[in-house]
Amino acid sequence: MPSLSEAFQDHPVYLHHHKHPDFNSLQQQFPESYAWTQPDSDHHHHYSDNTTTNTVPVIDFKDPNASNLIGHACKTWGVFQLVNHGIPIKLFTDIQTACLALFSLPLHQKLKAARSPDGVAGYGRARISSFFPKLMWSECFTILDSPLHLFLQLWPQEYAKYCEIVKEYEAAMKKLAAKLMCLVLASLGISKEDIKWAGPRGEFNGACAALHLNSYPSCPDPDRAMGLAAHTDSTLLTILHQNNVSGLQVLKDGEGWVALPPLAGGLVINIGDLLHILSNGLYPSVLHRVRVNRSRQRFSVAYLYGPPTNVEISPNEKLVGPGRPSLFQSVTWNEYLGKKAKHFNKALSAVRVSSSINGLFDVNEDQNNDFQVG
Ligand SMILES: O=C(O)CCC(=O)C(=O)O
Ligand SMILES: [Fe+2]
Repeated sequence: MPSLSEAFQDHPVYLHHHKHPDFNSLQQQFPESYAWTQPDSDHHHHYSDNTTTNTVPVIDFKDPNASNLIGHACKTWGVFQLVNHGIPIKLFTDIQTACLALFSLPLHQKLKAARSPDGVAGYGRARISSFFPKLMWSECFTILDSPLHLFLQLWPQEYAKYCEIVKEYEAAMKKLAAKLMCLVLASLGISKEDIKWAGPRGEFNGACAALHLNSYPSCPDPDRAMGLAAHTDSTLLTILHQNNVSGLQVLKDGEGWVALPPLAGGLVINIGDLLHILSNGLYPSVLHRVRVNRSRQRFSVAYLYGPPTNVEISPNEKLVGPGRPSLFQSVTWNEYLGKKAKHFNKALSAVRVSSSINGLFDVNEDQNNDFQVG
C-alpha cells in the first residue's frame, strides 16, 4: 500500500513560481498579487461576512444522544463543533506553542524545511494555491509520517520537544477520529462490521492522516485578501483546532458564508469528500475558507483523516437500494487524490456515476474552480 506521502507524490500539483513571501515585510504594503478584489468594488459587498444568525451546531460528545445530533449536523451542515471530547487542554496549548515557535522563525530558517517541488511535507503555501490565480495570505506546514527530519532543520537544539508534541497530538487525534467514525457511521445506520478496515473494536488502525499547521498573519488589507480559498477536504473527516482568532467560514446552502468562531477547548469536525461518497451523498463535504484580519495572527491545526490509501471507498450498500441508486464510483484515497489534483473542487463530480448526474444536485457541482469571491 502506498503511504499517504507517496499517494500525494503520485499526484503532484504545480505551484506558481512565486518566491515565498516574508509576511513581516508585507505589513506595510499590500501587493496586488494578494488582492482578490478591486478596491471598493462591488465584490466587497458579497465578500463581507454573512450576518446570518444561523450557527454551526455545537455537540457535547458525552451527550447520550450524540450520534443522532452528529447525524443531523452532518446532514444539514457537513460540519459541527465538538466539546467535551476528553482531549486535555494542554495538548492544544502545546501544539499552538509549536505553531507560534515555527511560524515566528525567520523566513530563511523556515525555508530550510521547505517542501520539495514534488513533495508535500514541509513548509510552503497551501497545496490548493495552484488552483487560484491570486496568492493567499497564509503559510502552511504539512506533516506526514514523522516530522523529525524537518524539525531537525528548524530547531537543531529543540527538535525533540516539538516532535514529541506532534506525536502526542496525532495519537490523540487518531483515537478521537476513530470514535467519531463510529458515531458518524452509526448515524447512517452503518456498523463497524460493515467497514472491513474498521477492525473488531472500531479502532480503524489502518487509517492514514496528515497534519496541517496553518498560520494566517495579520494583514494590512484584510477585506481584499484571502487566507485560504474555498475548498473541501479530500478526507473522510477533518478535525480542526483553531486559536482564539476567528476567520474560518463554511458555505451553507441558502445562507452563504457562515463564520465558525473559535470555542475555547472546542474542535471543528468537518465531513470530507470520501465520507460524502461513503454516505452516498447524504452528508455533504462542506466547502470552507479562511478570512484574515488586520491585527491578530491566526493559527489552526487540521488533522486530515482518511482510510488506508488502497482501500476502495464507495457508497455503503446499506444506503443503496431501490429508488436510491449508488451515486459514486468506487475509488481509493490514492486515486481520489489524483482526481482532486486534476479537477479540484469538481473532483466529486468526476467520480459520480454518469447516469446519476442528470436531475440530481451535487453539493459541489456549482462550485467551479474559477476565481470566485462570493
Ligand atoms: O485554518 C482553518 O481554519 C482551515 C484549515 C483548512 O481548511 C485546511 O487545512 O484544510
Ligand atoms: Fe480544509
